[in-house]
Amino acid sequence: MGWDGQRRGALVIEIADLRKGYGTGPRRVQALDGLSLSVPAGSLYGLLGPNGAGKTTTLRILCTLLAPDQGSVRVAGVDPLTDPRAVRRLLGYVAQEVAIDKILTGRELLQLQGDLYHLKPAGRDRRIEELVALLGMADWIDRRCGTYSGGMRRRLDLASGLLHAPQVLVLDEPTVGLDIESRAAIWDVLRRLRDGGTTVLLSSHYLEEVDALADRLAILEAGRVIAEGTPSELKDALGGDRVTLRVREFSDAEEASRVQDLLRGCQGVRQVVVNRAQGYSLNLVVEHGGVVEQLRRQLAQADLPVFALAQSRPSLDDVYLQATGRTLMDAELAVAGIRDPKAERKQSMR
Ligand SMILES: Nc1ncnc2c1ncn2[C@@H]1O[C@H](COP(=O)(O)OP(=O)(O)OP(=O)(O)O)[C@@H](O)[C@H]1O
Repeated sequence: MGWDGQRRGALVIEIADLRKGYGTGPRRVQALDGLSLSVPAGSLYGLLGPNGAGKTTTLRILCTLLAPDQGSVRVAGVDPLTDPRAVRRLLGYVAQEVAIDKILTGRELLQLQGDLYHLKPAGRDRRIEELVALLGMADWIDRRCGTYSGGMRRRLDLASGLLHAPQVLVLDEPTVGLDIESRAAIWDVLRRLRDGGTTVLLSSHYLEEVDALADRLAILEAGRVIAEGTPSELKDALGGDRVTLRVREFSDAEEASRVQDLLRGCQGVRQVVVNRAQGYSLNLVVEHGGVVEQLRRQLAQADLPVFALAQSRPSLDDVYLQATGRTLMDAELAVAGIRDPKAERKQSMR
């Protein structure tokens, strides 16, 4: 079991043209609408998208918990539809909400879980010890689960998903609702697993989480992948860093227009816009770092001061905005009122 030489970089998850709808008639929802995705072995891969984009549905299909209407899925070459047992051996799943027994201790729960995986008691207990160390659970693993904080429960969920040393770990929103410290602890564990060769696939609607963690990511919108690549590739595709320039604290239209003309003449500078509402500051896009130095020199030659110059890389939110025409936050707000979580829970239990 475990990492058995799947070549790093080979595709360990391959999803092609996946379709899945829920319900019938006018209430039918097309959760996945031709979703395709490839995850390289040994990578930390993020699925980013607002609530309702289809992340959970994709992960549940991958983990053999749900059948698609159409499309193909392979996990290390194995089809979850025809050989679910083999896929479950290859893969560990940490769901969004896990019901944890409150009376048992964390260790007892893991032992039970190990028995479900048919691990032999000695190997099982050794593996639990490894996970207790990896996830920093030594101080509380022998306490009853009912006393655990959200962060502790998430770490226990992670340990459950890792008990059988899967090649691929799939996590649905692993840090939702956690404080910054617990979130950082989980990020650290996920990075260490990836460094040890495990492929980690996680869904998130936190931009910063995917930006900080993922080697590659796919942005999902309405059941499709609308952008895919490394965080840098996706940002670079937007064409350069954003710069805000103020020559004075309060400039005027005439001076701003002079600066605008000068900037337009600089190589590597694009999209120069005067922002009247912000004291006639100028917003522009620069192609690479050296352009800013060149720009400073030209301003000095033209006897123009620099009161403030801020440079920032485009964020994943800019990527999302470019692809969809709205921010991720606006997309979340748009679906917040539409969904009926109670009805969904009922249906997913069928
Ligand atoms: N069991 C269900 N019954 C009916 N509709 C569902 C069910 N599960 C999901 N949906 C709908 O399918 C779409 C995709 O949902 P999904 O849960 O896959 O998205 P998500 O990106 O994971 O969002 P979240 O993080 O909120 O779960 C949504 O419109 C949702 O309302």
